[in-house]
Amino acid sequence: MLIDKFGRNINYLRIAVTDRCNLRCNYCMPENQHFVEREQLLTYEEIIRLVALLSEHGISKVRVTGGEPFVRKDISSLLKNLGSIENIKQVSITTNGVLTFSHIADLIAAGIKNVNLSLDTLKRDKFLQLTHRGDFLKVLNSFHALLANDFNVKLNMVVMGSNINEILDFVELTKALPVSVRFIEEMPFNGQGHAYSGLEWNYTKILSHIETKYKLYKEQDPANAIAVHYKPEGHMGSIAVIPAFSRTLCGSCNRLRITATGGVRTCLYGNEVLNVRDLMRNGVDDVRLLEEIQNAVYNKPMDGFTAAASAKAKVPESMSLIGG
Ligand SMILES: Nc1nc2c(ncn2[C@@H]2O[C@H](COP(=O)(O)OP(=O)(O)OP(=O)(O)O)[C@@H](O)[C@H]2O)c(=O)[nH]1
Ligand SMILES: C[S@@+](CC[C@H](N)C(=O)[O-])C[C@H]1O[C@@H](n2cnc3c(N)ncnc32)[C@H](O)[C@@H]1O
Ligand code: SF4
Ligand code: SF4
Repeated sequence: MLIDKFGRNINYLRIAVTDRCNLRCNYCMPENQHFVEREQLLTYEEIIRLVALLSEHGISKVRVTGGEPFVRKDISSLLKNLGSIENIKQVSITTNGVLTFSHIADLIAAGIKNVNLSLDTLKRDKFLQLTHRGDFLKVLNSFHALLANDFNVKLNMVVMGSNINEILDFVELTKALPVSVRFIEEMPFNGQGHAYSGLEWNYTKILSHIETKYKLYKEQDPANAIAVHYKPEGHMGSIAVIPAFSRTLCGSCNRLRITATGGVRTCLYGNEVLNVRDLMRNGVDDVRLLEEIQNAVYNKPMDGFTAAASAKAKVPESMSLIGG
């Protein structure tokens, strides 16, 4: 088992498979983002070795993220191999939707049912402003194709100054579509080289705003959720808010992160505490590899504030290497 010193059972692994991306979301990465060399990325063999090992010690859910997972070559083979690891009960993916449409058959073949799609606006011109790319229609296409193929789709919308006037439109989307829209507090991982300007809309403000138009019923939150879930009255879908910056749900955190370059992060807000790529490339055996990871997990910070306080001062990183 992977247990930390506060007794939290870590069973959810998030793996960033690349730091590269075909969008440039304002809150995540600048236009001139520097990407790591291909050789620095974990190979698929290394990823499979890690997941297979950790699956024997409590990891049962894996999320593939990035950067944009679908820009990495032959991602379908990785997804399929992850899905066939015996103790992995769920493989999920977080994607920006630009290339997802053409991979739907691969997702089905890999047994993936849960797709989280990031979309911060329902307007084509605004999409261009927010992402610096004009792929809005491709994302919409992917969204509808995923729903048509019965995927469980969650839409991730990062709430920032420029899209607050669309919060209610996103709630409206849940009226006739079986989708969960999640409103996310913006976090300081923008890779912009300037400090984070601060959170304007926290989860309570987002909820109060939604309640000006919709009657919300509290839904039961799944175990270890980092979101608070609600059902708007009469809607087919549901909504949730993710207090990603307020960090109110750390007490039940079950997450472990591996960055695209093999860094182990036991909290999103903390530093890399171990590098498993380097260990593996130096010939570590599974027993020692597991011990190192267990030790890192044991010392997982109590919450995102403790983690941030002890993290080295640095220019805000881009979320793309960490995977969100
Ligand atoms: N503070 C904080 N934010 C997180 C954590 N996990 C995910 N997020 C943020 O929540 C947003 C949605 O993340 P996703 O990649 O869709 O993953 P998820 O919320 O774990 O997805 P589910 O498994 O469907 O619940 C992103 O902005 C993440 O950065 C976490 O452990 N702590
Ligand atoms: C880093 S992205 C990687 C996967 C994929 N490229 C995508 O956008 O879905 C994972 C999630 O992190 C979120 N994210 C990125 N930067 C963020 C920030 N500064 N604050 C809050 N969420 C952020 C994105 O909106 C996305 O939902
Ligand atoms: S949030 Fe996702 S889509 Fe946007 S720049 Fe970051 S990695 Fe790319
Ligand atoms: S901030 Fe850190 S401890 Fe809190 S939920 Fe996120 S990863 Fe877990």
